[in-house]
Amino acid sequence: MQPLAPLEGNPKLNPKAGPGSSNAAAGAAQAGSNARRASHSSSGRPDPLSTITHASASRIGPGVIPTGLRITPHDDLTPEEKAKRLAAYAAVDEHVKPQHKVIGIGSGSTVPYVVERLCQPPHNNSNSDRWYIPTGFQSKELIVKAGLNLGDVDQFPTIDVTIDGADEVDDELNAIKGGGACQLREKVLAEAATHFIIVADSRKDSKVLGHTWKQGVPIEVAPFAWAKVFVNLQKMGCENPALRMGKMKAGPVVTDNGNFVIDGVFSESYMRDPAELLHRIKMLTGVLEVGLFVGMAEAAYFGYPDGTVLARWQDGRRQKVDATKGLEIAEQGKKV
Ligand SMILES: O=C(CO)[C@H](O)[C@H](O)COP(=O)(O)O
Repeated sequence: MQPLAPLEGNPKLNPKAGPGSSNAAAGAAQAGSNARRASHSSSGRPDPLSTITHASASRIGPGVIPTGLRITPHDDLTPEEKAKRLAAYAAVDEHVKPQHKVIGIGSGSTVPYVVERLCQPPHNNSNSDRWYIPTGFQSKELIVKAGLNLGDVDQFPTIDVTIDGADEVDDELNAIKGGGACQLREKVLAEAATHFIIVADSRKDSKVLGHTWKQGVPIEVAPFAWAKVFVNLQKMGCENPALRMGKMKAGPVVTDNGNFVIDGVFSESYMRDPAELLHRIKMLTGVLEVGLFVGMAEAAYFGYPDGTVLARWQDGRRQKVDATKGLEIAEQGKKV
C-alpha cells in the first residue's frame, strides 16, 4: 500500500505529476478533498495556508449548501412542541442582543426552535458577524444547515450567551442534562458563557431533581474505565447504574467525544444536594463529566401547553413572558 501523496503530488494541483507518475493515483484520491480548498501561490505551488479552512466554510457531507430551516406552521405542532417553540422564542428574544457576537447552541429537541428564532427578524440582522458554537453533532448540523457562521469553543473560549435544553430543572435552577449524551460539551459551553439560559417545556419544571427524570444522572466515562466507575457508583449507593446502550447499534452509546455514558439513579437525599452529588461523582477516576448543572443557569424558560411561558430566575423571581413575537412567521410555515 502506497502512503497518500503529499499535497504537491496531486496531479490536479501539480502539472508535473502526470498520469504515469507514482504520485498520480494517490494524488487523484486526494483531489476530492483538496481541490475545493487548495489555491495556488504565484509560483504555481499550493499555498499551504489555503488548506486551513475558515470555520464558517465548514460543511457536513451533502449539506454543503445551507438548506435553510423549514418552519413548521405553529398550528401543525403538538401542544408539547408548541410549548418548546414558545419557550425557545421567549429566551432568544429576552437574552440575545445585537451586541452578542458568540452564541452557544445546545442539543435536544427544543434547541431547533432557538436556531429558528435566531434566523428570523430582528435577530438575523446580526448574524453575518456572529459566531455560533455547537454542543455536538446535532447542533453543528443545525448551525450549518441554517447557513450560520460555525465556530468552536477553542476559538471562542468566552461565549456571550448559551441557550440549551434540559431534562429536569429544580427550584434553584439546578438541572439534569445529558439525555442526548452531550453533557460534556454542553457543560463546557454553559461554563464558557456569560449568560447560560435553559429552554424547556413545562414537563421539565420540577422542585427536586429526580422527581420527573427517572432515567438517572448521565455520567460520561472513559470507555476503558466504565466497569470500574460502574462499581464505584454502586458503592456510593447508586441504584442500578446502567451503561447506556445504542438503539439500532450493537453495544453502548458512544458520545461525540468517543466516550460511554452511565445513567445512575440516586436516592432523593442525594438529589436534594446536587452540588455534593456532582462533586462525589466527578471525583471518581474515569468520570469525564456529570450531567448535573449546579448553579449555572441564570434563567430557565418553560413553555406551557396553554401557550404561556414561565421564566424562572436564579434569584427566585418568576415571570410570565410574552412569547408570541416570532409567531407571525412561524404561523405562515415559512422557510428562513
Ligand atoms: O441535555 C441534553 C442533551 O444531552 C438536552 O438538552 C436534554 O436532553 C433536553 O432535550 P429536549 O429538548 O429534547 O427535551
